[in-house]
Amino acid sequence: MTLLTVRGLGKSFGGVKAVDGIDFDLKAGELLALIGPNGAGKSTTFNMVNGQLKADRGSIKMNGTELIGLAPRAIWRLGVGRCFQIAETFSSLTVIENVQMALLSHDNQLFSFFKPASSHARDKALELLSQVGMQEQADRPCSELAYSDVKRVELAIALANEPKLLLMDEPTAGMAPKERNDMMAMTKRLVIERGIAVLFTEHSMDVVFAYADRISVLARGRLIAHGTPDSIREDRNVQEVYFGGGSTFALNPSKAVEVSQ
Ligand SMILES: Nc1ncnc2c1ncn2[C@@H]1O[C@H](COP(=O)(O)OP(=O)(O)OP(=O)(O)O)[C@@H](O)[C@H]1O
Repeated sequence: MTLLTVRGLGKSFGGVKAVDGIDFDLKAGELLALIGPNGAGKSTTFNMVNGQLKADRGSIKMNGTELIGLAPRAIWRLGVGRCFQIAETFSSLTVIENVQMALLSHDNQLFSFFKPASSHARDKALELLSQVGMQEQADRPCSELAYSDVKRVELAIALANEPKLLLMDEPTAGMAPKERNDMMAMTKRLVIERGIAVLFTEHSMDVVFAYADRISVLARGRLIAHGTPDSIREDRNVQEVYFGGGSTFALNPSKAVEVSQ
């Protein structure tokens, strides 16, 4: 089932066409990677989907509802989630308190001052933490966690809103290869189990080719290729953009975990 339909999407900054009329679709239960060299228009595309930037032209439909013109919070309410970094102010809270805060917000009770977050939905928070492999660290302050574990908690927080579509901006940046594989294998499992769609940007090509179901390649604001990892690896236009032609991406021998449907 097609969840997100993007057509003729465009955004300029002054004379720069950051995104220049792109089309793509995203189905439920699918991981779509948006890749491209620096300045290709990936962040601009992301920010238009979540409403932080207003498109100049085109259409972004989620289950038939036009998102362009809606406020970020309205788009979030429609089920478009994003992994945000845990803010400094929340890092002193425990892992589970952070997830409980997110559940409170989802249930519209953030301003219910008489109900502390610690009493809210502990079971549900624990369940989310177990899905990202963090239940045993539930009562530790986030400030004590390893970097890759913080990323897992951020994912649990994003899941608290029960997103239909999750946007992940370089989910494995700053991680070692093993952690990168663990993070993406877990994401893939969540996509399959929950039937959510994930749109992600990523500079680590090993991650992209190992885990994306499909890949869209941007260059200077235009979509130059779209397809399966194998077809993108062999695509002449993509090779030209990344290597100036005559070379291709290495096959990835380090994929640690197979996730099957
Ligand atoms: N707020 C802005 N004001 C002016 N120009 C911008 C703005 N945001 C992006 N741009 C320009 O739009 C183009 C696309 O930028 P964007 O950040 O979307 O690319 P990107 O693919 O995400 O790059 P990177 O991989 O480096 O993050 C670039 O030329 C950039 O300089």
